Amino acid sequence: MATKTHILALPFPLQGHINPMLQLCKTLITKGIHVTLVTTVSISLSLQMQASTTSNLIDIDTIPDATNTSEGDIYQVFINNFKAAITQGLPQLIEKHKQSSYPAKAIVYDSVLPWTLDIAHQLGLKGAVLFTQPCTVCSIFYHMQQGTFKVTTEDEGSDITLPAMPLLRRRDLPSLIYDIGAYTTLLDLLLDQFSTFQEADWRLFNTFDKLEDEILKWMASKCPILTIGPTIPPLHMDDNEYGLSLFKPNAEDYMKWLDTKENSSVVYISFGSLVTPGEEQMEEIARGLVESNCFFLWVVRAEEESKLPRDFVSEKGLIVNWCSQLLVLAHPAVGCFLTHCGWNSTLEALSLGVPTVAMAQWTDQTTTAKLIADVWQTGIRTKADENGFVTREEIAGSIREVMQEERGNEIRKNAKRWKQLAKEAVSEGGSSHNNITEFAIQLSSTTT
Ligand SMILES: O=c1ccn([C@@H]2O[C@H](COP(=O)(O)OP(=O)(O)O[C@H]3O[C@H](CO)[C@@H](O)[C@H](O)[C@H]3O)[C@@H](O)[C@H]2O)c(=O)[nH]1
Repeated sequence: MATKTHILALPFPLQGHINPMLQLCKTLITKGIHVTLVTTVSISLSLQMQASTTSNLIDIDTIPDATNTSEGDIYQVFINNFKAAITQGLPQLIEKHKQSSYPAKAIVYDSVLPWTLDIAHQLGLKGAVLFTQPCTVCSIFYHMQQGTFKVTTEDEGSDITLPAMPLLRRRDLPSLIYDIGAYTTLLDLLLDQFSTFQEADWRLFNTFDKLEDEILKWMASKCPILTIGPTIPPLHMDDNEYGLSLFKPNAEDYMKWLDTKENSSVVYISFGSLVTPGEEQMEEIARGLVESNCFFLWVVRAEEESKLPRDFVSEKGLIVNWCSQLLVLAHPAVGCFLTHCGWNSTLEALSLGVPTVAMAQWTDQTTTAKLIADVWQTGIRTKADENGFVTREEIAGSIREVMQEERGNEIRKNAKRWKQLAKEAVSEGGSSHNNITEFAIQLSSTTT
């Protein structure tokens, strides 16, 4: 019997990075590739297995955590400790697999871990880098890393023209760029994505050709790339979740609650796995939801609960700590998604045809909000003050506009169109489908 091609997968250990990596792995498995997901012991202990099939399909191998010696802000400590663990442990893990009956031929690694490529190459493995943010955002960082674009404190208010992109204002850039000096660790992390870009054996983007047509062509003119998105588990399958979560979902009562609601009558609110709006902003969201007079299902993670207004109750709302977002977005009762515009949430809404109210918080989300509102026109973007604060009136008005008013009809039509295009991209013969097939063929023919 022929031995299956074996590859390693190394996600950055945040939910928004684990999900696209997992889904890509699951698709590769359907094409005959064997995948081992690599992470640290501490991260593996916090992973909740959602679907039995995932744990059967994907092996997980762990690397010991590094001794916590790093100094700096919380991001720096987290990033440096993860890097220390992986750089120490990955060579041993690769060697261990080399001694097995099917050594790994390649590693797929998150773009924010570019140093993985050197380790892989030194040990005779090929490396595929996976970008988990929009290509539009990546190319802005690419320009900065190459020195072909920079932002100064003087250009507030001026138009920004970059090749193959819509006209941008300063606040449409990723916030790490326009908030000069605020998050240098994270900005460096994202610029560094391109430090080994040219040397990677494959460059994978979680997007699809029609979604970011021009900028993808521009990026491909720099280096060959493969679009492989949207990396969304197909909802018609039993295994309709990503499979591994850093958070424990609430019992599925929320699905029963949704069942009691009329079609398109509920607003779903989630700000992803990282962002925690401040206490005042949480109050505006809470009051805005009540003022909109719509039913709402709101994900408030356990660590955010204390920021809810004291004694906040609404007979029209249900609050959960975590849910299966895909199942919620696919439920006919959901009429709109108030989102922080994380790239996975955005792709999920787009793939399920759910209109959005885009309330970007930071990083890539500000640029994604611009694309949602002005390019794909699948939602509207909330207006914020210069500190990013959004009032309850703005939140309520934006929800009403998407849920009820004439503008909502146009948005719903666009959302349906993009749902169809996303489906086509990952279906037999679609651009992302073809690219993943091609990637799997190339992996199989790789010699180590
Ligand atoms: O109750 C919930 C809430 C969220 N999710 C899932 O969690 C993921 C969240 O990902 P994303 O929407 O991308 O948000 P973040 O977790 O904030 O992701 C980080 O990583 C992304 C990819 O790099 C970036 O685009 C974001 O800005 C960054 O914050 C999605 O797949 C959701 O389906 C759930 O399953 N249940």
